[in-house]
Amino acid sequence: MTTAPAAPVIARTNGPLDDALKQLADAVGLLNYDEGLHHLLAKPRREMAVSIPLRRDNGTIEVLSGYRVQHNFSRGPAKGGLRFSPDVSLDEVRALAMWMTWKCALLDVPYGGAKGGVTIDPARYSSNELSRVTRRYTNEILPIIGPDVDIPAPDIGTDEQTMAWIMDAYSANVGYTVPAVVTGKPVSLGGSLGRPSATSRGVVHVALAALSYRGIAASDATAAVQGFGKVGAGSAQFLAEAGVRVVAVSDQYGAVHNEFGLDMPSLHAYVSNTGTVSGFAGADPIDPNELLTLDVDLLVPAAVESVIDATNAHRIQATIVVEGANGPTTADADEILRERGILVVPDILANAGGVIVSYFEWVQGNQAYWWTADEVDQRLASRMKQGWTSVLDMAIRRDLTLREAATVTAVSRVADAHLTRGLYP
Ligand SMILES: NC(=O)C1=CN([C@@H]2O[C@H](COP(=O)(O)OP(=O)(O)OC[C@H]3O[C@@H](n4cnc5c(N)ncnc54)[C@H](OP(=O)(O)O)[C@@H]3O)[C@@H](O)[C@H]2O)C=CC1
Ligand SMILES: O=C(O)CCC(=O)C(=O)O
Repeated sequence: MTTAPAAPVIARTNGPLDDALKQLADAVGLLNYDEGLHHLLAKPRREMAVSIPLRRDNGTIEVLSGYRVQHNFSRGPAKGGLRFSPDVSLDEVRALAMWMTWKCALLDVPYGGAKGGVTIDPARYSSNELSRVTRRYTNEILPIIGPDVDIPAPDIGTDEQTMAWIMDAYSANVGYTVPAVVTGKPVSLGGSLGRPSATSRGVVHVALAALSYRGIAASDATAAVQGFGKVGAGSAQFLAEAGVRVVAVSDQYGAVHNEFGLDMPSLHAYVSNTGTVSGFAGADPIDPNELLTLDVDLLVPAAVESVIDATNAHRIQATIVVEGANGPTTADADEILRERGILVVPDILANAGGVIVSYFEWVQGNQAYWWTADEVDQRLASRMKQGWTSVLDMAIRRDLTLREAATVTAVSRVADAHLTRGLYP
């Protein structure tokens, strides 16, 4: 495509945005793109930072910060989740938006990438307060979202109720009901069957494919899962249903371990009563950091970014890491895992099930025709397996890591769209 030398690579990384930029720089180098195209792909196309005043139930006023970053829309409307977390920052949202662009391109979902965030710990706020925050945030970002512009979905700390509030606030503003402005909404409002479980089902499809590639039968395999939210809990459950012995899980409050395998129905029942895995009687408590370095076949980080870093990557004992979370492995750690021969199935492939079924939801809504849960699950399985096979084939053919193969494929699709449309600066 171009003949300029490979782009310079950032040597050390500091936070998810640097990790995302390093991954892009590596792909740009492998694709031999010039600096102009590199910068075009590195910069978000549009970002919005907003203040969200909130009157608390007790009458006091707080002002929260909110962001929506649209990294790219060359292949279609921007798409990506909305995160409610006290740790949200603009740079984090930029990284997450860039990963969404690559994820949609890799799985050939006709979207660009976006992400949103609000600096709030949802556990400390009432449902009424969260409704007011969500509606005010929606009103603030209204000019840049819409079913053909940018379509939010759930992420950390948000769920289908949050999506229902966004849809209602957006619809009230434009004067008619617009279900397609969000995905991951309740089925009663036009959501898709299978969306709540889609990300974790997708994680397990590629995890089982990776085990098979490494010659490990699911029934002989052990796994540890970090995070027990929408992605982690489902991943643990579907792994167990596939015959994998899930020996450890964790959440913000702690981690539990049982070398004979956790009893999933009892664990799920315990968590729905208590809100945490901590204290589960069918297991022993362990240090949450220890979960990452357990001697298991499969490690599924499904919580937050940068949990596998240069300080613990040397001690990871898993044969395979399947990134349920976005950005759980820092660039430094990625290099260490590669040197140690640990297979890393990258986030933009491993957790793509969510956006795939979000796309199915959008398609079903646009056609006003809904599929059965089996249809959704089968189409999801087929796309995930196809994604895995094409990434693995390229990695083997070109002697790349799975992350390099996935990122190169995605970046080249986005770059092709730019160049074909004539959007080159
Ligand atoms: N939801 C989706 O469809 C998709 C999500 N993802 C990614 O998956 C990851 C998890 O998202 P999701 O499951 O939706 O979010 P949730 O909010 O549903 O769950 C997050 C989980 O992570 C736990 N957690 C937070 N911090 C830590 C920590 N330091 N150590 C261990 N556990 C921790 C939380 O604990 P606690 O329960 O105690 O709060 C919770 O169990 C994120 O990276 C997200 O971007 C990717 C693709 C799609
Ligand atoms: O379903 C979506 O649109 C996006 C999900 C998401 O935020 C992600 O894949 O990280």
